[in-house]
Amino acid sequence: MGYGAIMSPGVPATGTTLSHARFLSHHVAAPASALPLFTATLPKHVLIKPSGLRRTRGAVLSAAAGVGGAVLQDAAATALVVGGAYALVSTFDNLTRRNIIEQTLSRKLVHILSGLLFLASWPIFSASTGARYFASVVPSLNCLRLVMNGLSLTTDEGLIKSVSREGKPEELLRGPLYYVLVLILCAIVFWRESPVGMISLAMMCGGDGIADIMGRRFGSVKIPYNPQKSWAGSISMFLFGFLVSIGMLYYFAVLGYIQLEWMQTLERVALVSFVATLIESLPTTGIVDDNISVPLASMVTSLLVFGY
Ligand SMILES: C/C(=C\COP(=O)(O)O)CCC[C@H](C)CCC[C@H](C)CCCC(C)C
Ligand SMILES: Nc1ccn([C@@H]2O[C@H](COP(=O)(O)OP(=O)(O)O)[C@@H](O)[C@H]2O)c(=O)n1
Repeated sequence: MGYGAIMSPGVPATGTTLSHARFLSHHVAAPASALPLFTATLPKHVLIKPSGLRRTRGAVLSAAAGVGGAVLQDAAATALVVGGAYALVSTFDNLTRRNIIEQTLSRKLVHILSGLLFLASWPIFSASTGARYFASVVPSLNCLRLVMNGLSLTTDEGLIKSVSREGKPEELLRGPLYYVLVLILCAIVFWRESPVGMISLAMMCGGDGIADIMGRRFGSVKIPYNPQKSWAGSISMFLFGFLVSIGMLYYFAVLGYIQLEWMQTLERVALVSFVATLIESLPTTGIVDDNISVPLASMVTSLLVFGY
């Protein structure tokens, strides 16, 4: 289905919508001057009587205006969120440079806020089927930024300081890069119709992010099978990941994108949060980054319990 299919949020495409969209995707935007040529190419059985031609012309022109409006809305939303991403990173870079917050905390706050604010921005994109691709441009541009700086092809000191542990450019090619790749995956594959992407980002950004912050500060009692992780960090991840997931699901449900039976949803999200927390607590010995294992575990568990 081309960009021309205008889908209302929260309203699954109907047969009429699809057939209308399919007609438009084959015939849309024939400029008025081309209409006589346009009708000459139509098979006889669908040739439109003059009276019907005016109706169809109106439908085609209004649909083209709709498609154009959706593209403009998505382009504007993309520009706004790209600007927000730059502003977020540079804000925390300034706070770190002025020693208002320490670098480790700054990085974790960027970790928590980037993905959750990106997720929260999804409703400003249009209802068209192409909107998710516009939204994915934001993490894609940041992916390029991370690769260019990680390979030292460019040097954005603010970015490197804000998202690396030790200020080494090559660090950008691991955790941060996996992080934005997960954002792209969730935007394109799950988007606003499925709870899976929402929960996975809530666990990767909110859950895993808070585990580090709480674990470093209050993590004196270590987990028996992994002395690098603590009960404080894991319990914080479970609770905060659960709460942020429910919050995000409620946000998208109130806006009409998803409909959930909430008692069942609470149980399901608790299970997803438990599995993701358990996976995060395992000794990974640096082989598998948390920004891969946590969202992956969340996606698989969410798909199993929600089914879509
Ligand atoms: C610090 C980050 C990942 C490191 O993870 P870890 O090693 O601590 O586990 C996050 C990297 C963020 C990235 C550079 C910027 C992503 C921006 C996002 C796509 C869009 C945000 C838009 C919003 C409106 C601020
Ligand atoms: N479940 C957890 C997770 C992290 N942490 C603490 O947070 C630090 C960083 O955790 P991490 O290596 O998972 O950090 P990232 O890979 O998420 O950046 C750990 O070295 C622990 O001090 C914890 O105590 N318990």
